[in-house]
Amino acid sequence: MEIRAIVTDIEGTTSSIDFVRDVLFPYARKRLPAFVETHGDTPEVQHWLHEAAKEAGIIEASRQEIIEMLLRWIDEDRKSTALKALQGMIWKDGYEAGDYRAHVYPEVPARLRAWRAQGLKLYVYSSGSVPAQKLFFRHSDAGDLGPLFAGYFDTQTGPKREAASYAAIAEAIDEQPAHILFLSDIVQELDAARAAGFQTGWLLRDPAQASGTPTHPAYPDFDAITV
Ligand SMILES: CSCCC(=O)C(=O)COP(=O)(O)O
Ligand SMILES: [Mg+2]
Repeated sequence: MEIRAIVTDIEGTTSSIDFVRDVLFPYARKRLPAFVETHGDTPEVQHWLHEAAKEAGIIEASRQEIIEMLLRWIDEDRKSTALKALQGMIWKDGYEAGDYRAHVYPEVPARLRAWRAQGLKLYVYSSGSVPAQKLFFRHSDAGDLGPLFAGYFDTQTGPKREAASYAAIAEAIDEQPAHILFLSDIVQELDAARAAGFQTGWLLRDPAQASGTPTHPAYPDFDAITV
């Protein structure tokens, strides 16, 4: 079946898990308390603090209690939409100050450009917030990759392990699921995408991850994917 669009995950797929865990998460963790104290009264931050409390089922909590809960969520790598929105706001400063650049695997930029040249439309679907995704690719260690993407999706579209999220993405990009290839390192995400009718590609960047027969077409890197 012809592929017309590719939707890619970030962490573990275009980019290393280590960069997210060892650079981005600690950066946000260190700055979150001061960020909330300084910006906690702005409507956007207030909205996401309220959403985080709602997600935790908390009716009344001090700002300090919310901060402590968010720090725990960072440690747990909780894929909370509210936490991801706040993390994205904190990471903006780091990118703009040049404290880090986002990691992308070496073959990814050229392969994305080749797919664009073939006429494919490229999209991102990550647990990171859409503003965080845009910053990530704008400030990558291979330069500004933002112009390669036609759109971005995060968990405001829905959880990554639910088929309905992929159906919503297909509708938003006006493409039939069978013509969309979803790339991820997480089998449960690929299962959900396949249940929605997408084609799937499993990035197995660490061969040690593989055990038994892969349940999705598996690739060690983007260059191995033929579209
Ligand atoms: C937008 S980069 C930050 C990555 C992040 O916070 C995250 O949770 C990555 O999850 P993914 O869905 O890309 O595996
Ligand atoms: Mg991933």
